[in-house]
Amino acid sequence: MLHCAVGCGLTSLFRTPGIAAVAAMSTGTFVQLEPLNYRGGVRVEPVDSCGTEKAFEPATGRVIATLRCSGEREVSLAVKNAKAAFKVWSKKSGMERCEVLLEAARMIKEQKNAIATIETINNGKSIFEARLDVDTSWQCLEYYAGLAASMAGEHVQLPGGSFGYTRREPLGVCVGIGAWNYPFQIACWKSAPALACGNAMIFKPSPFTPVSALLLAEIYTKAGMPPGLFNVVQGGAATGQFLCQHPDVAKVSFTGSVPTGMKIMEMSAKGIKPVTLELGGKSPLIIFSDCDLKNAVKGALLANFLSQGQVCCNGTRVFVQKEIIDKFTEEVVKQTEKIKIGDPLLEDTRMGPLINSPHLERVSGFIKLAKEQGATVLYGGDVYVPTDPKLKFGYYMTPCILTNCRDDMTCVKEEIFGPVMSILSFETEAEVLARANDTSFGLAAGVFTSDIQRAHRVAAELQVGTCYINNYNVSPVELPFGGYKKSGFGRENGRVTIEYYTQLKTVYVEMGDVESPFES
Ligand SMILES: NC(=O)C1=CN([C@@H]2O[C@H](COP(=O)(O)OP(=O)(O)OC[C@H]3O[C@@H](n4cnc5c(N)ncnc54)[C@H](O)[C@@H]3O)[C@@H](O)[C@H]2O)C=CC1
Repeated sequence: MLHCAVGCGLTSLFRTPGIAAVAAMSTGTFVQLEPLNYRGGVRVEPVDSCGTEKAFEPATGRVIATLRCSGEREVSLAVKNAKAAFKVWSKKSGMERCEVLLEAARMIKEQKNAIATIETINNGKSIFEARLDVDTSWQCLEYYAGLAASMAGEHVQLPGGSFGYTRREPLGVCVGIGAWNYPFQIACWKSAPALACGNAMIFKPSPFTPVSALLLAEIYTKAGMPPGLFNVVQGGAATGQFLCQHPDVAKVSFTGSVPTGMKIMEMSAKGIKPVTLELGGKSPLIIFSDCDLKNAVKGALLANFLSQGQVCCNGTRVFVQKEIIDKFTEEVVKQTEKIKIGDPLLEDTRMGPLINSPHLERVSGFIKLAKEQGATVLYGGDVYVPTDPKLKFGYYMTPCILTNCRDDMTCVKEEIFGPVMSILSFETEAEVLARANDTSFGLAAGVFTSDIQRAHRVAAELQVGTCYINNYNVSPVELPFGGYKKSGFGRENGRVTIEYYTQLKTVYVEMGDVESPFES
């Protein structure tokens, strides 16, 4: 249940307002009062802690929750609970797990507006987008519910009537560590396949966005999962380390930055634990002169400005063929000017605030440096103060379009993770491919062209985990998602993810006598 305060004073608190009341909340009214850890099927305060973190409402700059970062004992308790639940859950058939996951998906659908509202309040993305995130979340649960029952091994006939078979078995207690840009969706994308495969999970959200994972935990319990199967521990790096280093954790699935991903991998290596790393990117979007310009412009906006540009797979290096660069740029600016920035809970807002004040400063710093290095700010890039007084301390900026960019500029090389599009000119396919691949990242790429052969040729040459042809940033759960190069490895979504949450056991069955060189 959601417990929150409406208004600023204690007198106006009301507990358990219900789905409809939460969905009807306005910006500046939510305060998180209940414990933010979830263990054994209930919300709990951690038994020990290693500091506190404040979570904000980016739209107003208000503190909405102060969380106690879970210490080593709390992490161990969560693991203990998860192990106990794993014993029960891993014995269930795929159809039984399917049923529970489908019920959870149904509840997410039913509570879509309330979940999206909380997500918008804590993350800052527009309610319009938050609802889409909730859709891909329940779809993910439904997808893996469907696969749960079809997980099976192989039967192999051997000489003399003997045979072997393989069993696809769960790993045990898996850890999910999430970033702040898609808090609810990341929790679902990690937990749905893990749980469908028969594992238990402990999820640690980013300390910036601690709230919505609890809604998922409560839904899972109500849908019928054993208490302890899905736990939430809150905290930052130290809590994350306790989780990764715990000897009873079988796997870590991480979404976040490259530097943290390296640390996760190091820690996991010491325990020989498999990891899935969903890391950052600096993806190219290639627009050929024979494209449908209108679609290409829409694609460029989708590739840069969803979630205030705080999207790992954003196509921020927009390569445009010389013949159409002027027309394209003019049209992109025209459409960008129309993006409505402001209160993210309003229906017509399409761009809310960035996640927090240091991040706003960081993104502004990239724009300043781009100018110093010779780029031209064609549009936006300024801190924005909405007229509504309650939004005065929010972290808004206008979406930014940079031109006159070169490949060696910082804005073109580094992940900014904000609404900043760099437009670059190119002449030939070979040239643009070389430039697009000249990066240590490899998360995604896009190509707009009407030439079907070129589209597939280019897609084959791009060193990326996902390539969009004539669209961008669409993520159907049926398709695997993940990176090449420093953008990580392992996949989320799609059938293949089953392999990342299971292990294969081979069973040999002897049907004759044992033949041995040691006995005559
Ligand atoms: N490939 C993908 O699917 C996605 C990648 N990202 C990437 O995430 C980054 C932004 O997210 P942030 O939260 O700022 O990343 P981050 O790397 O700072 O933090 C990610 C998570 O790791 C935890 N963490 C930090 N240090 C840790 C440590 N030493 N041990 C264990 N856990 C630790 C954080 O508390 C947080 O929960 C961007 O680089 C972005 O590209 C974001 C979303 C999707």
